[in-house]
Amino acid sequence: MNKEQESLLLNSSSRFLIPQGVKISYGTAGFREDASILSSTVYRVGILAALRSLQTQSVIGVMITASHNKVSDNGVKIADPNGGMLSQHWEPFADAIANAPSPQQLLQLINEFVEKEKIPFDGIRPAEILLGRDTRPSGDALLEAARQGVTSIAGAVASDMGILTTPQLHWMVRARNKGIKASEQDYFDQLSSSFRCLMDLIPTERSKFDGINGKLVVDGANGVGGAKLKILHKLLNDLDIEVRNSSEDEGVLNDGVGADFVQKEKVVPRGFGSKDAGIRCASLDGDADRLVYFYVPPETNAQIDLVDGDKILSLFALFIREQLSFLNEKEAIKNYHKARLGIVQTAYANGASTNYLKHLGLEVNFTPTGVKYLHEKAAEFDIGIYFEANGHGTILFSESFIEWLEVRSNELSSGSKGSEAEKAALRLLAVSKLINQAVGDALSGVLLVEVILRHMGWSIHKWNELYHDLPSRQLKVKVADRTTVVTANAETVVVRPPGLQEVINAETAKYTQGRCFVRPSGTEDVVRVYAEASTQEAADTLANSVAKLVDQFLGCNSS
Ligand SMILES: CC(=O)N[C@H]1[C@@H](OP(=O)(O)O)O[C@H](CO)[C@@H](O)[C@@H]1O
Ligand SMILES: [Mg+2]
Repeated sequence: MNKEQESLLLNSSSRFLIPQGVKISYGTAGFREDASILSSTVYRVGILAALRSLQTQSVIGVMITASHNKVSDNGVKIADPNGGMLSQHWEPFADAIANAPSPQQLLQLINEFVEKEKIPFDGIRPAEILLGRDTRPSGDALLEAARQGVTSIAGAVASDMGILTTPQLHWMVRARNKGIKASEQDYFDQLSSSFRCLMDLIPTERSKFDGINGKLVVDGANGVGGAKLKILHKLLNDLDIEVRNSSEDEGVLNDGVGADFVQKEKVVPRGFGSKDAGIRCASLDGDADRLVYFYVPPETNAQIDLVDGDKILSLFALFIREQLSFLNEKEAIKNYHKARLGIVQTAYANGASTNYLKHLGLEVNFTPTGVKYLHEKAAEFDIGIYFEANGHGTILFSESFIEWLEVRSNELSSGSKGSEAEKAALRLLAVSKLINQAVGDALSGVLLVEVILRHMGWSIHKWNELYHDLPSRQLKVKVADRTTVVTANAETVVVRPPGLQEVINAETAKYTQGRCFVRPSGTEDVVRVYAEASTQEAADTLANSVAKLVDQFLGCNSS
């Protein structure tokens, strides 16, 4: 690094001193904290993004959001060249520079890292960073901090993309690096045109959606997703969508609203109630990368029937499987290409969903919690579908399978036009454009659910009947040091402290259909306990007993 660059960095970093006594770490979803202490962190992430852009010679994204956290929090995460999460290999460096106590130590760390990673740091090569933020009031100032971080690396350019959903920014980064049109309007155009294409391919006998089945009411978590969905909706004639709890309304972000609240509490979000009984409803989270559906059963006040990420996954899997079977009928003769379809879940997936998917003959894989793990696994298949129970997920198509599909759909359209196989190929191609290939996206997810329900001719009730969730309970236990819990086998088995897994096994064995695991959270200072059993009472008792065991082993009061 030359002297000019060094003084540029020293100068600008002295304007972003880190708060005393705060240690921050790049967790499951980037850095997240109270917004008031984040400006130095975001500034430094700006530097990190510029270095990543130099190293990969690609456009990198910086998203300022704290998703479903309360409005006074904020956070920052990096989108890598393919639109996915920052390479895990860089996370320790992110931690190190975020916590460097002084500008001099920051400079030293950067110098060491540049050397170790052989980052071409000559001030000549261009670096470009796309910056986006959600609707939080602290977002504007933090975006400026990120911009200053980026521009403290000579030659790096920051482009402010404005207020966006997290998946929109990831989509833009991916599109830019593929050399395709990447504006927000391009995003809306791609989603709306592929949605229309899927609507046009619905079998005519199934296309009648009537009355209550027609309308969808969406809870926008008082965040960015509601406003964006309204824009998207204007491009779609065929959907009857009402958006509530949009950022343009009065309510507070994530306060008694949103996918996280709805999934955890299983009650209606604000603005919903018995008047909505039977109507198909959906909830987005604060940055619109999670989606769950629900309906209000008749004669209840606040309780809902939740249609969670596992059921969205099952619906997608059924649809994709159907299209593959149409394609494969003919393929036995010509150009045979048997697509490998893989499902990826975490241990939090309801056991009934896993059984259901396995009964369909599908390959189900498990990874640790966190989208970066699920995404990585799903990318190993021709078509990989991943979802967390909380509604974060997407469908990935391999490049080679897309190429094969394109060739095949051309052949089919010249040979057997209008055949089921041709339609199936066109549907799969449309799904690959509708569903966000970079990261889980509640907006594209809503559109895909809506079109598949029409394709199947199903109400939300029919969909919910695919299988019945096993009763489950999730608890949090505060412990002295959660890092003393070490797990294996996709977090289903405790390896340390010794003896804990044995007592969990002994407890679980007492319950019919009992399943229970514990793991340290990656986003909160707690150990999470998850239990399933044949009745709600049994699931509750199992979770409580295991929470007590965790407390005994790790010594602190449970909550
Ligand atoms: C049980 C659960 O819902 N865990 C969430 C939560 O992670 P934890 O590591 O469990 O705190 O936040 C993650 C980031 O948003 C999300 O990916 C994950 O699914
Ligand atoms: Mg989110």
